[in-house]
Amino acid sequence: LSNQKVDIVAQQQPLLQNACPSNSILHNGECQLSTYDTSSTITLGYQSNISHITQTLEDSRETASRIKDFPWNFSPECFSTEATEEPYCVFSDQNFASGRGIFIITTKTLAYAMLEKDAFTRPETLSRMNHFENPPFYKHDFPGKGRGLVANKTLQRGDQLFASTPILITDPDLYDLPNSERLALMHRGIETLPVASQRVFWELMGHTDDDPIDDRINTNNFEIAIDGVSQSALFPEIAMLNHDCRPNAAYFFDEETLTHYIHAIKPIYPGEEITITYTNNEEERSERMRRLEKNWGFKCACSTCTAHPHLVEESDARLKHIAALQKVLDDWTPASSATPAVAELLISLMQQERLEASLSIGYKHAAEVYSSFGMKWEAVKYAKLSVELSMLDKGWTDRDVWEMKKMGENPEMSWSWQKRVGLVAKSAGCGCGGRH
Ligand SMILES: C[S@@+](CC[C@H](N)C(=O)[O-])C[C@H]1O[C@@H](n2cnc3c(N)ncnc32)[C@H](O)[C@@H]1O
Repeated sequence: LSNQKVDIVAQQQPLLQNACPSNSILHNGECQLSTYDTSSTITLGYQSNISHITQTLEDSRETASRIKDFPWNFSPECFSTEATEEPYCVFSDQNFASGRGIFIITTKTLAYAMLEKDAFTRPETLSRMNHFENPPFYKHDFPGKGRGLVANKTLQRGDQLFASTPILITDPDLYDLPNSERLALMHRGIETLPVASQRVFWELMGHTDDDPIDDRINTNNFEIAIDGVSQSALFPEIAMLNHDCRPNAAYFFDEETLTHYIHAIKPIYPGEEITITYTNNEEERSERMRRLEKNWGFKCACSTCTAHPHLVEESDARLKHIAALQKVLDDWTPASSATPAVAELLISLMQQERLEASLSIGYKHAAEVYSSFGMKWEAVKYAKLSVELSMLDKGWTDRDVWEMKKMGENPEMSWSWQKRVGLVAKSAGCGCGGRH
């Protein structure tokens, strides 16, 4: 779907010309931020809560330009405390992703590790990313939800909706710094972004009265992992997607290209809202609702959250059952009661619950349990089903995908092959008698 491109930036311009955010000014038809002055004081109306940055933006650009082969466009501003092993700094590259730009607030060690990724070392790997023209959806205002994205054509499972690079990455450990210093780094980061990226940033929605930059980042960011370290990343176009506990799209982050992918995971018809999940949908309704309200400030009104109490009770019971069955299937001790019938029940419950993305795990359990009873073709069938869905929900470089690909090719070579033969074949409901 590389030619189905999305131009959210273009759609946003008319809006901006009518009303610039209060902390920016209209200049040459564009909203431009006035977040610093020449005496290097941040002037966002929150300045009493924000620490001073040592250099003006222009001085910092000038300093960076004088250092030979310096990978950043501004000399990094840093803060540290006794609690931090290394200072936290803001590193900014305005040329990243063909001029979309990025800033990263983390330690020097982690920032320079990110510089080793293909996204920086082989910019050509980003040629398929950030194409926002002719999207298969349009933006729509939903009462009580704000903006969301609605399909304008039929989408099939596997259709790509976004492949975007972040405009900012922040380290969750930044909270080790005093708030005023953490905010100072984030404000400086926003100032360093190219104007077009600042503009899409200010278009984002917040949900609290807190600092406007902090609020927008917290409302819209995604948790990602780079080299096993958790980070937060912001993909402003993707942030237009609203939550549903039974979403029709899934996402994953590719570490090498620093790209967030969104794909349809079931057919989506014209006029239908495209949704992702913000939370763990295998949790019961009350817990999902609590998390969504706490972290994003809304009362979930999706169909599973607003169903009749009798239906909610049944759904919660299924979710409990799903959790219990996964425990059984994860048990590889000789006492395990895992059988193919248990995996078939797990899959059936996930389908009843419309947990499309979770099914990749259900299929993986099934592939492994069939393999463990030496039932080759059933193992192959479920391994292939798992690969298809996992690639959309976890990404093509994920370990589970790799394992299931191998299983799909040759179950006899997998670690689980015939592991349970003779162990529980006698147990009721095995569904595998006489096959091995
Ligand atoms: C990442 S933004 C999503 C885009 C947002 N609707 C907008 O207009 O920019 C997250 C915010 O959207 C709103 N939101 C997302 N999903 C929602 C839902 N299912 N019900 C109500 N509000 C929702 C909440 O205010 C949440 O804090």
